[in-house]
Amino acid sequence: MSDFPTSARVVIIGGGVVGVSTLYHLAKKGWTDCVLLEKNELTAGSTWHAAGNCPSFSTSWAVMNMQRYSLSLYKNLAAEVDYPMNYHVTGSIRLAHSKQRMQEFARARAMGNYQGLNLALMTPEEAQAAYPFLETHDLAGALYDPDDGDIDPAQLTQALAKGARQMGARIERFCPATGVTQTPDGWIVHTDKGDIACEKVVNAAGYYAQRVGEWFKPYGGRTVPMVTMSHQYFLTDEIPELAAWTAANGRKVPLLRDVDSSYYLRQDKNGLNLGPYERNCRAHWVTPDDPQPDDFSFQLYPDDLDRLEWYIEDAMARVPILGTAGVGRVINGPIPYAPDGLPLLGPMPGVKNAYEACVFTFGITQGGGAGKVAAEWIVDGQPEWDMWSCDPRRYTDYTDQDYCHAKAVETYGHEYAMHFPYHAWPAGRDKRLSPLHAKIKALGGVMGAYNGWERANWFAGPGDDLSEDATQTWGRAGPWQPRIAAECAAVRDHAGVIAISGFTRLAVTGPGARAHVDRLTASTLPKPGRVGLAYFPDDRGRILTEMSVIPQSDDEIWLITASVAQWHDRDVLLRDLPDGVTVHDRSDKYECLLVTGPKARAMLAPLTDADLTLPWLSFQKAQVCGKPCHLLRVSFAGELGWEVHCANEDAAAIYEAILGNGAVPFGMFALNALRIEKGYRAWKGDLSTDYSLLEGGLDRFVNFDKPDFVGKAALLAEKQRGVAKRFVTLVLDDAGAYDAPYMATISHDGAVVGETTSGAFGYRVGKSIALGMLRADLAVAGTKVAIDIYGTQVSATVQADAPLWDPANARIRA
Ligand SMILES: NCCCC(=O)O
Repeated sequence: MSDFPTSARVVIIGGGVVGVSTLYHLAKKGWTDCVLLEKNELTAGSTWHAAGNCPSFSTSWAVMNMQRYSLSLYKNLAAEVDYPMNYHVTGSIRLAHSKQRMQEFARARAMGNYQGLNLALMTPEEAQAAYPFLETHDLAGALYDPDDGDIDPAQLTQALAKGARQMGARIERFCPATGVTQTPDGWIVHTDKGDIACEKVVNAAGYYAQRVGEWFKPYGGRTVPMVTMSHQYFLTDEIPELAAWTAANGRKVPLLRDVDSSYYLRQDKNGLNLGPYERNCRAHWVTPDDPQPDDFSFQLYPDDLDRLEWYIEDAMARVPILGTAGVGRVINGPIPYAPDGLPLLGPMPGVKNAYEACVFTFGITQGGGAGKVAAEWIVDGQPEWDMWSCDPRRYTDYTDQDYCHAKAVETYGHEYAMHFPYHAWPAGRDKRLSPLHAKIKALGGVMGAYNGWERANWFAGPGDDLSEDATQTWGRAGPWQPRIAAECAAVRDHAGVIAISGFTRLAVTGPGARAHVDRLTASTLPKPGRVGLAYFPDDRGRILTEMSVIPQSDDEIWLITASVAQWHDRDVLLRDLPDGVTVHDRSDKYECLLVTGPKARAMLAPLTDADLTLPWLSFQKAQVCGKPCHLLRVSFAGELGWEVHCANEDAAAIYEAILGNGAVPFGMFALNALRIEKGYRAWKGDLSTDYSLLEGGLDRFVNFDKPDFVGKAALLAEKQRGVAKRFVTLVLDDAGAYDAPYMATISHDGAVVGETTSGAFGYRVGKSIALGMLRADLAVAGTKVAIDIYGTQVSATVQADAPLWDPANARIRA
């Protein structure tokens, strides 16, 4: 009798390192009744040919967390499961050619040190002492990561598989999944060996994730946003000098990354392994003449070293011994890329009880942490850390194949690029254009993409340098700065108008709609005719999201939320949805114009029959320019203002009329500067699941008198014991040239006591402001702290618990 499993709690499709790590971590959490299906042998996709590097470095807090966890897991895994592995912790040196790169390193060092990693900055001389074959004359410095190294990817996967099996989980090799069927209880996963009924299913199919994803389309799924890139590295023959050094020192040289030239160079036995991320890179399987084979197990693409010529020469100049050896083996293998190069890890968009753990470009160093995160999503419904940067729902339905291809090529070619705060990457643009797009561009709009929607970041004037070079700075420099200052001044003294295209608009309808939303939020829902800001906790009381709520009746609740939160917040509202209640997404049908500033009333009055004396947080339906609109008296800019929501087709006439009445167009950069002065939080910076509502200073939005809401018990318990951290507004004592970035560490008496969650210059108050989280006992007005801003300790002062701008809300109520 066959012992092929017919049921399991979870079926994982794909036996690369991430799928196997997910199985291992599920078993660790006690979910041992799980099955992994692999069409060939474990590792047959991208894992087997991965370079195996293990950096902890990332400029993303969440990704660094994941990688840090992986490395700590790998250190003990061999002993834990009794599976010896080739794992060499050699340390790594990341080279900087510029001051900006050193600033990036300094920020990562601070983040890393905060996470317990021993990242350290190096002078060129220190780098050369650690790596004697290195040419350093043109370097600004380096970053040392002592935990970096290399691991054998196949052995790592087998070790995780052994551990999972030891705990009782099952792996079915040479058993391709062939499809899925949704059932009332979960799923049936089909294979040629039989069907497996399961509660939950995971797409961990690597570069086949898009194919597997198609099976979920009948159940609400979408095309997985990804493209497969070819990544080449080659191994040299033995280098006698390297062999002699290794013998004399009893260790390998550190892994080297020349990130400004875009390659890694690692010692492999007594030769070197050079892996460039070349600009002239190549995607595969994107055109009809290059179809993806049904089975590419353990296969590679033909060598194409010509593409790497520039990088090979550059590396030979940097480490001259490289030029003394012949090329041995070339590995040119498929690596899946999401548009931003980060994985898809979390709930499968639109599909219940299904998850994605796929499209990893750095799967070896992320695999351990990814398995932990995937298992937490599956078992607990939420990961320990906020993982939005990797959440599949960050990509909604604008991500067609052209977009994915263009972005993957851009991202791969800039794998190690610095991500400057005022730079908008050019590939994959113009996916969603508002009816005002041409007009905004004609006015000088310099655009950025928000959930695929093009919005003006700022408005350029004649002679402004719009080249990419101008944006290569972490600082408050560049032509946009005086323009943002002028836009903010116009909003402060007069009135401005901004098109917030692509705002997410959701409606919950049906008998009991209000009660349903009420149970999901900690906040008090307003009455019809009013607008309320509502905060939605998870079960731990942590901040899932914030939405504006506009009840129409007990059976119809409208919600407006951030553009990029579209699919995330839809899921928030779908939780425990009662029979008869439905969630509708109406985002595409409307445009939103925020008209704000002390003259906003005067700008709108001639155009509308609305009652503009209705108070702050009022809602009304009215005509603007003879067109039906919804007017919300709110302003994220912190001035008198109305959001005018109109049908797309009416937006151009209304925008023209508002401009015609003298409103000044302003952009998203100005809006960010304006909101921070009011202490208004931004989603996934200031508002994240790394913090509870009480830590986030949102106490006044938590109504403990409500009989029940998600997270109430956790918040009550936290209230009783007191918060460990507390949200604060900080002002830099000397504004200098740099605003605080996300996750800059905050110190007091030499110890790290918190972190920033956003920073910007507030032009109305003339100060550089940071929002952040501070140890609760220090979160009192007047406390002096130091913020590590790109490597400089900048003195800052904790502000009183009130907005810096218009603390009495007199202007918004005017
Ligand atoms: N497998 C990609 C590794 C890249 C890096 O080590 O930077």
